[in-house]
Amino acid sequence: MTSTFDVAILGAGSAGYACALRAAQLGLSVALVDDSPLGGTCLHRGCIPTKAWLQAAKVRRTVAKAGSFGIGAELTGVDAKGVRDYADATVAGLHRGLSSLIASRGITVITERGSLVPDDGRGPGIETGAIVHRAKAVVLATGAAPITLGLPVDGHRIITSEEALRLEDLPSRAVVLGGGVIGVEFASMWADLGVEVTLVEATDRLLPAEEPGHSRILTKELSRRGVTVLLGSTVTAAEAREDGVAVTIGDEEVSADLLLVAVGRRPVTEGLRLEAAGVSVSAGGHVAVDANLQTAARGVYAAGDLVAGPQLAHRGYAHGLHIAERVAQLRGRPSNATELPRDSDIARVTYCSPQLASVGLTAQQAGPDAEVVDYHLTGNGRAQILKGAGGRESGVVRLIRRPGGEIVGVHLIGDDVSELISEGALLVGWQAAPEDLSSIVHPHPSLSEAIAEANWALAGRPLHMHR
Ligand SMILES: Cc1cc2nc3c(=O)[nH]c(=O)nc-3n(C[C@H](O)[C@H](O)[C@H](O)COP(=O)(O)OP(=O)(O)OC[C@H]3O[C@@H](n4cnc5c(N)ncnc54)[C@H](O)[C@@H]3O)c2cc1C
Ligand SMILES: NC(=O)c1ccc[n+]([C@@H]2O[C@H](COP(=O)([O-])OP(=O)(O)OC[C@H]3O[C@@H](n4cnc5c(N)ncnc54)[C@H](O)[C@@H]3O)[C@@H](O)[C@H]2O)c1
Repeated sequence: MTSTFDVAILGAGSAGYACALRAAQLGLSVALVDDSPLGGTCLHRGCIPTKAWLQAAKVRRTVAKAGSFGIGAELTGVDAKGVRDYADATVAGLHRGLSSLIASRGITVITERGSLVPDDGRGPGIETGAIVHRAKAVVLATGAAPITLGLPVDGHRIITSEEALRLEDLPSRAVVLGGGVIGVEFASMWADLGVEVTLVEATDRLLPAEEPGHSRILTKELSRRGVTVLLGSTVTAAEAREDGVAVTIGDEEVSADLLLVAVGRRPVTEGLRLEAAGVSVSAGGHVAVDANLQTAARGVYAAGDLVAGPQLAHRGYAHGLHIAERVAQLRGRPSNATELPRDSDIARVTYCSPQLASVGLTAQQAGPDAEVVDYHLTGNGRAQILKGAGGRESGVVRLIRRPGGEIVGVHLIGDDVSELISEGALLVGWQAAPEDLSSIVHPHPSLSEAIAEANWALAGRPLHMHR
């Protein structure tokens, strides 16, 4: 049996559902195929539940230092099941909202596993069971899954982030393998919830994509909260036992309650039958696309984590919107396709404590002639208020401009700096010069003033800064 649509989308995560919503808004008929709940990794196993757990960890950290604000409070423990329930309720509410939005746009949701079928003259299609859903455009958005390096992941003692979010009891001791975004977020969260954490990273610093100085501050802050950070190290073996896991790190064997493996995520392409449909895949397993996310097979597009580049939900949204608008244009609908952002112009945030947020080039990428300013949050009134009496402030705002030219990089570390980075994305995305921002007044006292201060310094007229 065959059904026909303008657009058929395989995968209802950030990239797939954003594409579906925009395509339907532009008057196209849309099929959205996924065998799991709408929303994909970000909503159910990624961004949202991890940030709920991190918020719970922040509450505990804040209560622990309530005395420094003059408030009496007693910590009596962590109810991991309670934290999980709070995270689940947050996810469930957002899932209800998303499902009703998708239904209200008239999108046909097909809850099945699917694979690609080649164009037979009526357009490419997605096969689910005995049905082929043909379309003028097929969008592949099947996301990514954890890399396990051949370690014996059993979901109990040796786990990935998926199981880590389902824990009902916190471990006393945990080893986290990988000092990238997932590893650092879990290490920070668990440390704040009272877990003894060893964090193992192969390179010479945590979060290797960020400014080296910010990696150093993060390492110091995590160490101060009891995390053992092992750089230039790896786990060569792990054996699950009844009462824990034996983890081999170099010449040492470390005992823990569990090992979290967080060494990256690989694109999910198995079972999609890409080759038969003429879709090329790179050596790294990503689907190869052109500048408009079109694959080697006519009418077949790819979006989100399937496409090489930063694996971020908001990048997936941008891909989905671009494809929907391109397809609508090609189908003669009036639509201005939103420009696809350069990967380097997409802001990224690591929600550990302290948070790291950045957009654009690092100082090293910007080259030796770039002008760089670091503004320390010790000078920011709001940051001082947030830390409480006697607390240490180690946050920094780094702005980078081409010699006498536009701002090309914004790199932040500190509490709550995630909320500042969109201003950085505007500056970098609009290729603004410091002089363009100098007359824009930032409210006082706010963390955002730190961007204004760094910017004034970059424009050669520092205010609350020795320069
Ligand atoms: C622990 C964790 C925390 C994260 N936190 C953040 C964050 O804070 N901010 C951020 O920007 N990003 C975060 N990410 C990354 C973010 O989740 C991903 O970049 C995003 O989900 C990618 O969207 P996608 O649509 O490409 O794929 P996904 O969201 O993975 O969606 C793919 C969908 O395809 C479906 N699918 C796969 N194969 C088939 C098939 N054959 N048939 C039918 N359906 C299929 C899957 O069921 C899934 O629903 C996090 C990821 C993890 C793992
Ligand atoms: N806040 C966010 O936006 C957020 C949160 C979580 C995940 N994500 C996305 O999910 C993706 C996957 O996250 P991730 O942390 O698994 O991957 P990652 O690529 O961010 O980090 C993996 C880390 O593991 C290290 N590593 C690799 N092999 C190793 C080995 N054998 N031994 C020791 N260390 C090793 C790498 O050097 C790297 O630092 C990321 O690309 C990220 O974009 C985003």
